[in-house]
Amino acid sequence: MTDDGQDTDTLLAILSSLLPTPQPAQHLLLEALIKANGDVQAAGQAMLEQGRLAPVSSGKKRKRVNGLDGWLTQPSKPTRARSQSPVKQTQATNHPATLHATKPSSSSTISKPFSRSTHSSNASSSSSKPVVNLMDVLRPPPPATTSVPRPLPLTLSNPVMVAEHTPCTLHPSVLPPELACRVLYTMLDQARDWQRNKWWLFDRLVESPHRSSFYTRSELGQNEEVEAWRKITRAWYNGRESEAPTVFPPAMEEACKIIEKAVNEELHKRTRFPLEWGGDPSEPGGENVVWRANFAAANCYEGAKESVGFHSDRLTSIGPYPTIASLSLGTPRVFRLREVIPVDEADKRAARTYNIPLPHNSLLIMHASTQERFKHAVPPQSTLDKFHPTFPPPAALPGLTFDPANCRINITFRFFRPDFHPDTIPRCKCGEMTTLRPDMKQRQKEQITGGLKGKGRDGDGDDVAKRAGAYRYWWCCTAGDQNEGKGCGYWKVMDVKAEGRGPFAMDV
Ligand SMILES: O=C(O)CCC(=O)C(=O)O
Ligand SMILES: [Fe+2]
Repeated sequence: MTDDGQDTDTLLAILSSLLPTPQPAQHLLLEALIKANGDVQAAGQAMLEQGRLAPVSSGKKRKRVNGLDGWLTQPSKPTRARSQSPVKQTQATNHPATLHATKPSSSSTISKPFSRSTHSSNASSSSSKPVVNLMDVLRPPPPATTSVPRPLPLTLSNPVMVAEHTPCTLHPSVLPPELACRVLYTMLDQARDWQRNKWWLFDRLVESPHRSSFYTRSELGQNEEVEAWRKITRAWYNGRESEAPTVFPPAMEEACKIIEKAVNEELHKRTRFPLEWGGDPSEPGGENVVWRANFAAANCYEGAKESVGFHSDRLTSIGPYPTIASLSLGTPRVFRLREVIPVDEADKRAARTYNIPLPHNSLLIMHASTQERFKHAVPPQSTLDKFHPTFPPPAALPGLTFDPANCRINITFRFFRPDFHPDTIPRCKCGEMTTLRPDMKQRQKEQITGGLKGKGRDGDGDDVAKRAGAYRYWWCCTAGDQNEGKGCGYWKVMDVKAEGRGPFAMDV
């Protein structure tokens, strides 16, 4: 079983671990990686040669780390099923992700054409390369060589523990039971049209080991609005052309109202971070509403092996310090969180892995700073608890494609900020919308606070202010995700004042 799902950030982390301190900024690492076509060692060598790094201080040995080959499996020899558990075997015949590891692009799922992208060469149109399941391409990282021992993983089995150790809150049984089942059935029915995201990881075309889709809260009005949402979903699918998102089905709308209430109640118990949205997103007449869901990403995980690797959610449309409300329905799965330790603390403490079991009808609110400080994942499991719904499927939904007994539906409700409208997002030299990312590895000197009111503590009992130092954010080119790994390397620091963003929760 893979403990660590990987993404570009992981490759950056490998490069970073090859280099001496003080470390170059993230964008320089990214730029070097792109120039070196993803060869971590070549990128590191180039950086040393260009003198972008301070010389290694005398007597300080650089860590030896496996090259890229040690991390990626060979294309011709995809990783074999990691487990021969009964679940894996029964899935093998109908699990496209498994088939893709060995079959060329004529296999069933990828024969579904995507529509055109602006790139002449992209994931949708170009390659004869096979699409491989991300989890089959990446190996778990070698054991940490740091002198700081990694604490044992901790299971956070109740809301008190979740609030004590993370910037999240857990709300069991959030919806009336009948509504929870109705939303589950509605989404399982719709999931037949959901897709697996595909993108280039350097020279490999990989696909997400689960299906997803997007929803907007209200009917899309004018053409401009449809176009804006289309841009957003296109960015979400790594530049792949896609339909504008679907409007929330009625059951989802009903659930969303309850979830919004739960989120706002929780937000009133917390102090806000300065860069949080400071406008009033409420409907006219709504009182005490600081957060509103106007968009949702939905995921379907079939069986025990479908998963999502470690990542933090892109901030492009939701802005810094977002609140994301994540509803789980169906089969329980473990949600995993791990803090990204800033480079200047790496010799003092190691990140702990937190496992949060998410049962049917539970809401996990990822509060402000979760995306900046932590990465999250839903790892593959070797076993699965079958889900027994307490209500039967509505008569209107005969013949569900996915079996409620072994599927998990996840809906993340989000607030897309007006001040991060797609038309305001910087474009890179490829002509694509850039992606907003926090510089997770390097917190700034100035200290800002936020978190649970009155407690002043958060995340393993440390002081909030100490942990939540201000971040710098980058607008980065991610066009390479759809362009055989070749982006333009564009980046710039987000400057909220110059870009006219806000209003914010506090003066910045
Ligand atoms: O399924 C989950 O709980 C997490 C989904 C997720 O991380 C995402 O959609 O970004
Ligand atoms: Fe996520």
